[in-house]
Amino acid sequence: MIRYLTAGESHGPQLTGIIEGIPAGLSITEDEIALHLARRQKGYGRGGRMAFEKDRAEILSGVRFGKTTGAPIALQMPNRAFEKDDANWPKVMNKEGDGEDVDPITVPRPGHADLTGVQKYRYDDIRPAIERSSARETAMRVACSSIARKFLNHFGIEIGGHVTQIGSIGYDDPWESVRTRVDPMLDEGAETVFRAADESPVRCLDEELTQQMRQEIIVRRKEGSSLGGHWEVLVTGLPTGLGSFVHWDRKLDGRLAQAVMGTQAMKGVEIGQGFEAGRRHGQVVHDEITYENEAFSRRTNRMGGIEGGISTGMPLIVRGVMKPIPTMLTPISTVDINTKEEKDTRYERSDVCALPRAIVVIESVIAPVLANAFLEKFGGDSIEEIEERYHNR
Ligand SMILES: Cc1cc2nc3c(=O)[nH]c(=O)nc-3n(C[C@H](O)[C@H](O)[C@H](O)COP(=O)(O)O)c2cc1C
Ligand SMILES: C=C(O[C@@H]1CC(C(=O)O)=C[C@@H](OP(=O)(O)O)[C@H]1O)C(=O)O
Repeated sequence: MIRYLTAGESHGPQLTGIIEGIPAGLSITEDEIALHLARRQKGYGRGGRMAFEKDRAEILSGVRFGKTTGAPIALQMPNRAFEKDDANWPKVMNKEGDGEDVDPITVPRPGHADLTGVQKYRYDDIRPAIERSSARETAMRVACSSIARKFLNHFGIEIGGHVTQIGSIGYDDPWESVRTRVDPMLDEGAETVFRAADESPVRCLDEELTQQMRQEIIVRRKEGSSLGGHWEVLVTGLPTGLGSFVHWDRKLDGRLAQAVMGTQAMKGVEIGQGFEAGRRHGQVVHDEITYENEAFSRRTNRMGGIEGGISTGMPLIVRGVMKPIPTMLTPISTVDINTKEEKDTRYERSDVCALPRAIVVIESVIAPVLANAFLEKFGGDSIEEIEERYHNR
C-alpha cells in the first residue's frame, strides 16, 4: 500500500516528504518530479511568491540508478522564502527562544485556518496555524504523488485537469457529448493534453483560460477581492475493477472524494454528472451498456467511470469546486483574538485566484489513491511482477 507524509512550514527552511509502498523497479528522476512542481507554480492569478520559488525536490533515499528499490522514498525541498524574504523568517520560525522579540498575529482571516487553529491548538499567535495550513504544503504533496503518477503512467494511465469556471464565468459545456471518450496526448514530458471524442479540446491549465476568465481575475484583483471556481480532472487508461462495493472504505469514489476534500480550499467534489444527476430523471442519467469488440462498454459516461465503487473502464471524471482565496486586499470584518475588538482583516502576500495551479494539486493527490486501487488488484513488489499480473488479467 502506498502512503505518504509531508512535514514542513510555509516559511520554515524546507518541506520534507516520505512516500512508501512504491514497488521496486520504477524509473523516476528528479526532473520528472520537477515538471509537475513547475506546473503547480504557474497559473493566472498567482501571487508574488510563485515568481521566486523554484521548486525542485531532492530524492534522498529509495532510488538507486534512477529506479525505485521498494524502500521508502524521502524527498526534501527548500523554501526560498526562508532565506529571501525581508520578514526575517529564520527569526520568526526559530525552533528555540521564547519568541519575545516576534510580534504575534492576532487578527484572524475568515475562511483561512487562523481562528479554528487558535481555538483548537490554544495558540496565542496565529502564525503556526498559517504556517502549516498553508497550501505551500501542496508542493510536497505534488512531489510525493508524482512518483505514484509515474507508476500509473507506466501502465498507460494518464491524468489531466482543467478549469471549467472562474467565479461566475464558465464554459457552456454540455459535457456528456465530449467526455465519453478522451484521448490523452503526451505533450512535452509530463504535460498531458486531452482531446475529446468530438475533437473539442479539453482545456488544460491557465494557458487555456478564456479572455473573460482572465478579465474576471483582473477585475477582482483591482477590487482587492479574490476568486475560486470549478475544475475537472480526467483520468484515462484505467482498467475495470479498481475499488469495491463490499465496504464503504473500499469504494473508489469515496476514496477519491477524501483525497480531493483533503486539499486546501476545496468545498465540493462530484464524480461524472454529480449534482446534475439529482436534477434529472433516470432515463437520461444512466449509461446504457454495450458489447463491442468482445468488450463491455457504455454509450455515455454520465457516471464518470465509476459504478458500485468500481472503475468501469470509461474515463474517470472528477469535478469540484474551490472557494475564493481567503486573504484579500480589501478588508472584511473580523475580531482580534486577544482584545475581542472588531477589526478589519490584515493583508499579506497572497494569490488572487489559485485555481489553475490547484488543479495540478488535485491531479496529484488522486494519483496515490488510484495507484493503491491498482496495486490492490494487480499487486506485487516489483514493476516486473505487477506487469505479469496486469498483462495476464
Ligand atoms: C494552490 C493553492 C494556493 C492557495 N493560495 C492561497 C493564498 O495565497 N492565500 C490564501 O489566503 N489562501 C490560499 N489558499 C487557500 C488556503 O490554503 C486555505 O483556504 C486554508 O488553508 C484553509 O483551509 P480550507 O480552505 O480547506 O478550509 C490556497 C490554496 C491552494 C490549493
Ligand atoms: C507558497 C505557496 O502558496 C501560498 C499558499 C498560501 C496559503 O495561505 O495557502 C499563502 C501564500 O503564501 P505566502 O504568503 O508565503 O506567499 C501562497 O503563496 C505555494 O503554493 O507554494
